[in-house]
Amino acid sequence: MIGEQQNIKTPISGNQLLTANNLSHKFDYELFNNINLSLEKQESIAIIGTSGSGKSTLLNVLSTLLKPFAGEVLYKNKNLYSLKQNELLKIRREDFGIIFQAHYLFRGFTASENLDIATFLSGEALDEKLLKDLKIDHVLAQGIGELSGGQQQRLSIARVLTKKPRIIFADEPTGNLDKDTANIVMDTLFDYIKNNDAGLILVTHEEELAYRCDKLYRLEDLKLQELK
Ligand SMILES: Nc1ncnc2c1ncn2[C@@H]1O[C@H](COP(=O)(O)OP(=O)(O)OP(=O)(O)O)[C@@H](O)[C@H]1O
Repeated sequence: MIGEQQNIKTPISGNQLLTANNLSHKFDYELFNNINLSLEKQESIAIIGTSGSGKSTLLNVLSTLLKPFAGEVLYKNKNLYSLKQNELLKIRREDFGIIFQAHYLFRGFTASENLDIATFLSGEALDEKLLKDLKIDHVLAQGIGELSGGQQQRLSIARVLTKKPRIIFADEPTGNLDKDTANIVMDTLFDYIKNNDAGLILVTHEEELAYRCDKLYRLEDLKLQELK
């Protein structure tokens, strides 16, 4: 294993993890207008909606990746988009865990080496139970190219959780998985947020999985309609 560095996270007081106020964004057409959202510790929120409604764009805005046309995203009482670029990057790297559908694993390395990179950068230890829960503990010696699409997806989720994020932003994290495996991934994410006082914001097309979250919204007509 690569040497470890210490990365001590300051605790967040209170229950509030993330607050979005009056967010609006558009590209060629308006996607959302004046929407509000708040995420607490141990809470999971799912966002569904038709293709092109703006779900991924909203997740990008919430997770430091895209400055909204209007509105603010508060984390630790500061608007992310009024921070200096290096402060924003620090939050993205240390506190936020972003899971994309297209997983960005380092090809040419083994599964284990990909996890080593995450432990090295975060200073966090590898969680063997997490790998067992995700049923990838037996593929660690294999190269990325030798893993199935679903195994690669679960490895990329393990890599994100290994850095112990405060908030997980997941865009279709179960897109390549069969129903049972998708539920295993959801169980793992729910366990993680309960055990780490973290939060989860999930974008998905799979309504059954979305209903497993504490709160559920549909992005429709430029607003978040509350379904649960
Ligand atoms: N960087 C960008 N530049 C220009 N247009 C963009 C950009 N990103 C997204 N869009 C457009 O914004 C609209 C919403 O895209 P977005 O990916 O947020 O939708 P979505 O609800 O996540 O869709 P899907 O369910 O198909 O993934 C689409 O018309 C898309 O082409």
